[in-house]
Amino acid sequence: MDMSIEIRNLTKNYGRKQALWDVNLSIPQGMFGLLGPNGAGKTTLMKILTTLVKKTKGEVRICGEPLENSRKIRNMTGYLPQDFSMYGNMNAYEALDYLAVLSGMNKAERKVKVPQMLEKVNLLEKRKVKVRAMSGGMKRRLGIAQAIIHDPKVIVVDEPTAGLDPEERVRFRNLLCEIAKDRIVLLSTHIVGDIEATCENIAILNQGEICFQGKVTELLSLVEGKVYRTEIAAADLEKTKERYLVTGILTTGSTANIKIISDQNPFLQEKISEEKLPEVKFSAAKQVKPDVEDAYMYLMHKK
Ligand SMILES: Nc1ncnc2c1ncn2[C@@H]1O[C@H](COP(=O)(O)OP(=O)(O)OP(=O)(O)O)[C@@H](O)[C@H]1O
Repeated sequence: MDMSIEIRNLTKNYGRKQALWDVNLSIPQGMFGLLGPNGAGKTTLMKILTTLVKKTKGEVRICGEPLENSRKIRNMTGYLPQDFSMYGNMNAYEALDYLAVLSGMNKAERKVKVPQMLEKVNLLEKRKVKVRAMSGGMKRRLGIAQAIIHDPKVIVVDEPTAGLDPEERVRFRNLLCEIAKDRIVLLSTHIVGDIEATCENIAILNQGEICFQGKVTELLSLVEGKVYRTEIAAADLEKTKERYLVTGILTTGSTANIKIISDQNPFLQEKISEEKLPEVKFSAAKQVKPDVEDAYMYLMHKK
């Protein structure tokens, strides 16, 4: 069984607005992270994959099946909606049962599947809780139950951790990882931490184009040896930001401890260029290990 999503030369225009431009992506089984700033085209890409939006050009195959066979694609994919407010008056069991009706399940199937799914997402004990009384995390888990009830091979999750507290966020990520053991879970987010913690393979989308695709370790290697930590006078912060990509700032009194990305050691560089540039006094800059946020900022800045 071909467990992958293959996207070739995918372009999407909304009228004159180009939302995706010549996107090529191979998404293997497991958790795949799609990272990008607001407006990059993530939602558009996810909606195309779930047949909610039509592509303009290009070819997409999900587990070997072309997107044009929309009935098959819909059976194969599950989409996690952000909003359950319209089911506020129903409890968890009723809402899931209702959604299962909409996805075409008969009564006998639902009787087995609904409790099974609630159990899987740890909501069985809370089945009588009304949707409107649920926390953000509970609603997301109900969303997952709904997305996997017809046992799809692909689950598409758009910005799932927005509005969750840290504990709920971790719990929800763990649930996604569990689900991804024998499926493709495509997770779109602008929160770098979501990707770092869970996805081995990722792509970065910016202004409708893929600017990186590969393993998290490969992304990190783009900035290996380029990330420095140093101290400057807090008053020099603005000047420094004009000349360096600053990815972290911790100000204590009149001193700022900063993290910067630079192709050369900024300490040496300052010495060499002292005469030409306004002076910023760096204490010795120490090279540090890059994190995903550094690499992401580096790529965005390059663009
Ligand atoms: N129906 C539409 N009509 C016109 N333009 C649209 C439509 N939907 C999206 N766009 C535009 O296409 C671009 C990509 O939007 P999209 O929602 O896919 O981005 P995104 O990465 O999901 O961003 P966000 O995280 O803000 O949702 C944006 O510039 C957006 O304004």
